[in-house]
Amino acid sequence: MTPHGARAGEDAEDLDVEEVLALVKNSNGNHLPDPAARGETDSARTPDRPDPAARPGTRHRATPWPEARALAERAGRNATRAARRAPVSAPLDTALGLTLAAPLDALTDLPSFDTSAMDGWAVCGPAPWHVRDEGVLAGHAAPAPLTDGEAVRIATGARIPPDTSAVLRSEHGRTDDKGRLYATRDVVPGQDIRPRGQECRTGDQLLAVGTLVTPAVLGLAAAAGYDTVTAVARARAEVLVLGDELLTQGLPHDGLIRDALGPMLPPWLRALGAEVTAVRRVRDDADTLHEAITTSDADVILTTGGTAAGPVDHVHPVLRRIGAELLVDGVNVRPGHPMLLARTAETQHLVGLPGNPLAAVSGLLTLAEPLLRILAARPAPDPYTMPLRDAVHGHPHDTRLVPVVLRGDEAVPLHYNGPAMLRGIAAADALAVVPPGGARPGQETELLDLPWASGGIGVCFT
Ligand SMILES: Nc1nc2c(c(=O)[nH]1)N[C@H]1C(S)=C(S)[C@@H](COP(=O)(O)OP(=O)(O)OC[C@H]3O[C@@H](n4cnc5c(N)ncnc54)[C@H](O)[C@@H]3O)O[C@H]1N2
Ligand code: MOO
Repeated sequence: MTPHGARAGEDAEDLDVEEVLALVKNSNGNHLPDPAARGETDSARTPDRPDPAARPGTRHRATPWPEARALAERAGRNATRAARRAPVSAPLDTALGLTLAAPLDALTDLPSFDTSAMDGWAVCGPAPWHVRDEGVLAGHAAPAPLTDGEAVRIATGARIPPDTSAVLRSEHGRTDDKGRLYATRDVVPGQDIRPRGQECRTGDQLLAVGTLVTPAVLGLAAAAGYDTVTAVARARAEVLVLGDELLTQGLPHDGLIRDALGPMLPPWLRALGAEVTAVRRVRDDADTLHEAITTSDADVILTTGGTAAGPVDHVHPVLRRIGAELLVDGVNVRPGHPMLLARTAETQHLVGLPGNPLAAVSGLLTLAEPLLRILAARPAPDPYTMPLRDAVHGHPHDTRLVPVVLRGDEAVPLHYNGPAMLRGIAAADALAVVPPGGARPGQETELLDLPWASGGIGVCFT
């Protein structure tokens, strides 16, 4: 039993992040093999045993795409274990997208009092009824008991007076010229009364640990008496945008281009469950990058650009300088093959996204998504496939990620899918995972949902 689990009282069932993870489905099973479960391979070393080929001056081998994702998950599990982050008590207006770290137990009966389900009259005994002068409204003082033959006007949500036999809907009653009330249809005892505790009793478990906080969960939590929920803390992510050629406003000119990643990454990272602590622009200078990385207190640093071997590609040299452990150094995926994942400190990771914008998206979904999903204790989405409408050329050895739109039962590959282009992905519903060698028309192909297209938490760009 953990220290959290051993606590007495109302916190007794709070779990730390690792325990929450154990309760959610955090792997795609065979689809994303855990290298630890299969034994290491040259191309997928574990974080505990770095790939010796990744040392300075030696050649490295890129990691197959599914294994890169599994390594990123594994990095998330190791960081979670090492950090032992305590659950947070999150006010409801900040909790959207978090994962519950304690069960949501009802703090009250719901409804918490017998309440009218309809506008009409609370009646006692058989008709006709004498109607009281003063009605009962929702949120008002406790009404006096009814006596036999008495009725009182009542609003939906108002407290039922003691000794009420039923509520008669306003459309089912009529009054005669003496003011007596009659029913125009049978009155069944208890009708249109919501009895106290109909939905739950105090202490009933409404939602289990591991539940994603959706808008509906926020509503239920509020109804059940919560001001805050106990949840897994958001991972803190910092974005370092590298590149002297980048403009933050206006038209491209004189060889300068607009920074497409600074605006794109923060909301996407939030949709993946992270808190974005800063977006910093870092000039193409190794010392500046070194300073930015070594002074960051984020759980996950994301760099953009500088992953290749050009004259100002400083990411590898700086990682070597700080003694970071390269867990993934290149992935057999197009676009984005220079992406990398490094452990910069026991509980801190760096995801190096290539600078080409669609390559950066590829790195985001290949490395950042699994890492952040584990840190957020979110379950892995169920893998799914659809047939491709058109053939897609494959890379001879690498997986390709190709933007598609979903039309009926088919995925339609989009053009403008080059590594430097966002035109395809901006119109896309998903990315198709095209295996080495390509895919023919009608071939069932795995799809990765994009946060704005899936029905789940993805819609929550909190
Ligand atoms: N000799 C080789 N050169 C390159 C290789 C290679 O294998 N051998 N790989 C290419 C591939 S593939 C990619 S992807 C890129 C990766 O490059 P970097 O991660 O080093 O990125 P940069 O060189 O800094 O930039 C590449 C490209 O992207 C533009 N960029 C960068 N940041 C942004 C941004 N925030 N918004 C918009 N565009 C951005 C940058 O201007 C460059 O055009 O390397 C290839 N080269
Ligand atoms: O891998 Mo690069 O991303 O092809 O452009």
